[in-house]
Amino acid sequence: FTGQHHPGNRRGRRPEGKRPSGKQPEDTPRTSTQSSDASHRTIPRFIPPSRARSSREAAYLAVLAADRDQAFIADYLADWSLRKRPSSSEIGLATLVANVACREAASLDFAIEALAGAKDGRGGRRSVKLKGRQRAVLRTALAQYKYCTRMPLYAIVNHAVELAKEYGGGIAFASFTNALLRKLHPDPTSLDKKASEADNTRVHQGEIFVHRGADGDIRPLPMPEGNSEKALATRLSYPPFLVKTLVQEFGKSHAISIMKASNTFPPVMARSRIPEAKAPKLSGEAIEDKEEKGMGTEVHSALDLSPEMAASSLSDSLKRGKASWETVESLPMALHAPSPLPYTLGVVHSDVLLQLLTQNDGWYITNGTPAGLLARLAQGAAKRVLADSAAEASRDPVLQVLDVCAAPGGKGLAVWDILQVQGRRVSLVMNDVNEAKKARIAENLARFGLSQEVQLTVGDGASLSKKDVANQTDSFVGSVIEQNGFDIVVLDVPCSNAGVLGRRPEARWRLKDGVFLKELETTQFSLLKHAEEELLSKTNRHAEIWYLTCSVLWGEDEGMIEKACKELGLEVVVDAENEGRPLRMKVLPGEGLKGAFDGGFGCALRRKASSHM
Ligand SMILES: C[S@@+](CC[C@H](N)C(=O)[O-])C[C@H]1O[C@@H](n2cnc3c(N)ncnc32)[C@H](O)[C@@H]1O
Repeated sequence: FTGQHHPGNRRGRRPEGKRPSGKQPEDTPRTSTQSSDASHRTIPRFIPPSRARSSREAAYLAVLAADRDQAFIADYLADWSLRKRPSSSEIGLATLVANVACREAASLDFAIEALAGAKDGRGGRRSVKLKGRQRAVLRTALAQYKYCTRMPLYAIVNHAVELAKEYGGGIAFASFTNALLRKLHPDPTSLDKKASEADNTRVHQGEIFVHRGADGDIRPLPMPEGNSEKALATRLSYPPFLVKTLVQEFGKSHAISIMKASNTFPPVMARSRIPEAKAPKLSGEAIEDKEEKGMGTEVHSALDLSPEMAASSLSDSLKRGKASWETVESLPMALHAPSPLPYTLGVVHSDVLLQLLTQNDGWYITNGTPAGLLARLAQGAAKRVLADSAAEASRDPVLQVLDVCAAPGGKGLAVWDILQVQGRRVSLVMNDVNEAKKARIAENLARFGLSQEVQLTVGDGASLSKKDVANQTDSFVGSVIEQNGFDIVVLDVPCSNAGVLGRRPEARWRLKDGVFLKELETTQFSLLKHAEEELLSKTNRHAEIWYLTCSVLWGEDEGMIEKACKELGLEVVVDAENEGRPLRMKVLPGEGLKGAFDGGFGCALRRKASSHM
């Protein structure tokens, strides 16, 4: 097997907004006459989700598509579930396996090397050379072994061997796969029980065992120990550049907490526009019945929890699996939202409930951190932003709001709801650079019954003019905007996603050096510059830009704000109603409810008072 591979080596970037292109020029469509084990057979570059015949094959193909930078795992699996209509536990299984195989690529590769145990002839270890599609077979199998402990080893091996034959190059690689995976101990769960009975600990779940024969010498594969950046990059599975950046910015101990938290899959949340709305009640039995007793719950518990937590609280998580809904009452500490959210936000623990809610127009799937950041920025905003205009104009002023990077619409919808309760009329325009994404926003507006209220535009936020907006909106709104610009410009900018790595397993591998970050920062700054120069109202000196990221990195967050203040004549808004605190908040992954919130950053900016003189 040739061509050594490190996670991220070949990963480039897919430009924002560009959907996977499907077949690439070098695609060779497979025909029924082609032998499935012919090692010379060319594997199509993009294999469509409809090809997957099982959830594990879907997981494998999603990992492959992400590795080849053709699709995000979530998009690929969403496409698969639309086409194939799998059951909720099949979706859960595919999601778990694909996420882990992608996220833990570096530590799984280390395990593959150790299991292969290839010697270099001088007493050292030779690295195994595998093609990307071969490595994906092994990573997918090891992900199942680590987290799907009720799945028998023989089933994992058989399936991996099938994939190896079909996609990995044929018989030779299939034999290699079989031999390598057979070195695993067949039943780590029984060892778990013995270990926990013996010394009252559960150390083994989530680790990979080697079966060393009849002498009883069975132990986990060793992982690099210690907290050197190199060891952390392998053990916690991050690109060395990202480890270094996090350690520089947060110090080692915080960086480790962030990396561990980002190795969990944050719980899915949903929100309803109605305060204190009640999600449909499901009994634990109903969930178990529908989610195929055992399997669904196990997958669910693993999705909810980090490997460490999963290891220590399996029985607890089984109980949690039965609680289908949990209203979120407390937001992460950094947010201190002074009043309750004007809508219901909750954690969805059950796939059955999730399906019910996604079919229900009143509910929207979201995550908690942006909702909290926005609640904080928007608290008292109408009063702040309309401070003078309200006094000057006899008419009831309308708050003109533009969401520049709006698709699929979560933050724009939250902004609408939060501002609505402040007793002002709001006119909201939601824009995105990507024409295709306009339909997604429209769909989400329809779910919330807001199709008539909110206007949609398409344009590049770094060059969109007020006239462009006016041309795409109704004539009344258009003329006001063309004349005055916007009172609030929301900039939820494209970013590295360094705060949501648990949700976006492929995002970390795009941060293998500083090049991508620099490009993002350039885009972010040009969006800020254009918002200040063109979109933000020049007649309202209290007009604000709300800058948001899903990142925790300084250059995209505080550093960007510093630059905007220095070069664009902006300043951070202070919240007079909240002890004059600057409206600039950061949430780190793992800080929130049950250690599960995503990371993110939000800041309100306005023109410096002196610039109005
Ligand atoms: C972080 S996502 C926005 C998420 C959205 N605000 C929400 O809460 O659902 C970034 C969005 O910005 C859009 N985008 C990227 N570059 C843009 C640009 N130059 N102008 C406008 N939109 C842009 C992308 O298409 C993507 O939908």
